[in-house]
Amino acid sequence: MKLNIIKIGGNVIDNPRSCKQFLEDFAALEGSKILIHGGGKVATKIAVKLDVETKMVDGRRITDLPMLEVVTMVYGGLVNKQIVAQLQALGCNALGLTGADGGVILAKKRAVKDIDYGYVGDVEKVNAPLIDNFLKNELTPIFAPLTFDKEGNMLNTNADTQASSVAVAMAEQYEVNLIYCFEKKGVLSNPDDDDSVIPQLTPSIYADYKASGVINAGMIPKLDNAFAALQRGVAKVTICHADELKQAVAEGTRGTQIIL
Ligand SMILES: Nc1ncnc2c1ncn2[C@@H]1O[C@H](COP(=O)(O)OP(=O)(O)O)[C@@H](O)[C@H]1O
Ligand SMILES: CC(=O)N[C@@H](CCC(=O)OP(=O)(O)O)C(=O)O
Repeated sequence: MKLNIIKIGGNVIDNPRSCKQFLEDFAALEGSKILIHGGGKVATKIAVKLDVETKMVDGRRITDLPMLEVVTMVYGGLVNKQIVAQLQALGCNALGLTGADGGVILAKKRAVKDIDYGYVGDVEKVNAPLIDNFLKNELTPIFAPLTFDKEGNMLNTNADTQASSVAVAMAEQYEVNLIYCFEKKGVLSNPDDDDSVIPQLTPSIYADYKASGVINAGMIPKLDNAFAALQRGVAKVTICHADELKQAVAEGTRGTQIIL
C-alpha cells in the first residue's frame, strides 16, 4: 500500500497565492496522504507584533515560554486551521492535529548541552496505528510542527524532523513516498541560480556541498532528516518546488531525489 507524506515549508505558507495552488494540488492527490506543515516565517512575524524576540540556532528556534505560547497559537491554531478549512473547501477531509491530540506524537524536551533550546521536542514515539485509523476512515491528517511530553508541556518540533519521524513510523506498514516541498526547485548546486537543481543527491555528494558551504542554513536539517528517513525504511524521498508536487508524485523525477 502506498502513502504520500508531504511537508510544506513556511515560505510557501506565507505566500497566499502559492499556498492556495499547493493546497489545490494536494487536495487533488489520489490515495492515502498526510500533510506536515511548517510556518516558521509566520511565527516570526507574529512574534514581532507580540514583542517576543526570535532566536534561531542551526535552523532551530530557541523556544522560551513566551515563544512557546506564540508557536502554539500560530502553528496549532492559525496556520493549521487555515489549511484545514481550505482543504475542506477543496473536498479533502482534513483533520488538523498537533502531536498532543490523541497522543499521536510524543516527544522529549531537548536536554540542555551547549545550548538551551527551551521547549523544543525530540520525537520519541509516533502512534502509527492511530494515524492508520484516520487514513482508513478517509481522513487526511494535517500535522502542525508541535509535539508534547509526559509532563504536560507542548513542545516545538522542526517540521522537517516531524515529517521524517512520521514517515519512518508509517513505513512499517506502507510504501512511503516522502516529499519535501518548498519555494526552490530542489537542492541547488549554485544558490544564486534557481535552475541549478542537483537531480540526485548521495551522502558523499551532500558532504562535499556542505563542506564547501553551497548547502547551508535550513537545508542542512532538511537533508539530514531526508537521509535519516531513507536509512530507516522510507521508500522514496524527494525535495522539490511546491508547484511541482503533482509531477513529483506522478513521476518522481522533479526536484532532487535523495539516494543512499
Ligand atoms: N543549496 C541549497 N539549495 C536550496 N536551498 C538552500 C541551499 N542552501 C541553503 N538553502 C536554503 O534553505 C532554505 C530551506 O530551508 P528552510 O528555510 O528551513 O525551509 P522550509 O521552511 O521549507 O523548511 C531555502 O529557502 C534556502 O534559502
Ligand atoms: C524547533 C523549531 O525550530 N521548530 C520550527 C517549527 C516550524 C518549522 O519547522 O517551519 P518551517 O518548515 O517553515 O521552517 C520553528 O519554530 O521554526
